[in-house]
Amino acid sequence: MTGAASDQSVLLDLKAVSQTFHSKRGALPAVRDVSLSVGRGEVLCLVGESGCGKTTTARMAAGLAKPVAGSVEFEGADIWQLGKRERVAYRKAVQFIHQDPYASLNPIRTVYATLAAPLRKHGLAGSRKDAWEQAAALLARVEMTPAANFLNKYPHQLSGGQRQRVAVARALALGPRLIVADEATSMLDVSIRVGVLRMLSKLRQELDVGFVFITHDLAIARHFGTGGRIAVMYLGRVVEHGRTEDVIGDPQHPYTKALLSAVPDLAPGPRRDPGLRGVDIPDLAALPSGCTFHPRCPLYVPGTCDAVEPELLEAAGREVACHVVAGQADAAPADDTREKTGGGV
Ligand SMILES: Nc1ncnc2c1ncn2[C@@H]1O[C@H](COP(=O)(O)OP(=O)(O)OP(=O)(O)O)[C@@H](O)[C@H]1O
Repeated sequence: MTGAASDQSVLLDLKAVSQTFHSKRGALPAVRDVSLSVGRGEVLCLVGESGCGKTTTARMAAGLAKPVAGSVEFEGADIWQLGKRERVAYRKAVQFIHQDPYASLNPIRTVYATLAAPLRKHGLAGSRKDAWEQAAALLARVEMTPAANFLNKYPHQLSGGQRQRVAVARALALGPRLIVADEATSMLDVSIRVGVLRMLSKLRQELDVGFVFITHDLAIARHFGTGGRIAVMYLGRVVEHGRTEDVIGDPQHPYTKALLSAVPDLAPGPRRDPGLRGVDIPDLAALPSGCTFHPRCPLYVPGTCDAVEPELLEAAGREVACHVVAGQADAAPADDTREKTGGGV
């Protein structure tokens, strides 16, 4: 089953979670009925265009927001039903890394103070000397050596890449079993991004930490998610979910295909027009009927795709939410259904 965390012991289990925000425009169903899991040491990448619900899902996965429906389990326990002591243990076990390290680090705390705070708070460091040595060891983990050069520095004295490494070191301080990283490298320059990604991949292997890794960049998902799984989100739902190699190498959902066609590195050869019928992403406050991708979909079958919302079903060794791919509707000849052609995602 591709929807579950294979044979590894399950760390995180999102069970049919939904999140709805309320705005002047009405209810915004940002995430609907998403079920995903992550095993020990496993990586799950969440990808999709801006606004598809990645961050909202990540925040629920990390216990930062409560779903309006469904449940979030960590190591078999519903995280919103935990007693005080279990909640402290959960907080240590699951760490969140933000997109913007500058905003997430306290500007008036040195690197040492930033790293010592969680160690002290959870009774993991007694003396200052002990805290200093542990902070230095954490910096070594994120390849910031010699540590003495950094421990007394403030965030504004570090580069963007160094700041994100400190944020990662802080996330590691309490020995997490799951890290939820939300666009953790998207604000870094390309050359620095590669180094931070490599460091995160190494940590994942060395420490056996599970990752929920959010990125809008499929090339990054392919790199970081090697050996793991990818879930592609569209308008709050998962539309394709399977092994990274399968989803990137042989995408099935027309939306995944369109996303990939926009990344030259992942779609070698002449650039192919994904044949989308429309370029605009529908408004969450007024979702299209049936499959929410149908107004843009090149495989659109009138009467089916605009009437019934497809479920995530097993197809070609992964899960896909598409009537046509799942064999429940025949694709109409493309020209019959197109209102307009071309356009990327
Ligand atoms: N607190 C909020 N109040 C109202 N709407 C929200 C709130 N948070 C998110 N949304 C809306 O929910 C939808 C999903 O947002 P989310 O941030 O999860 O998407 P995303 O895929 O992470 O996008 P991005 O990459 O741009 O952050 C968007 O339409 C967003 O505007």
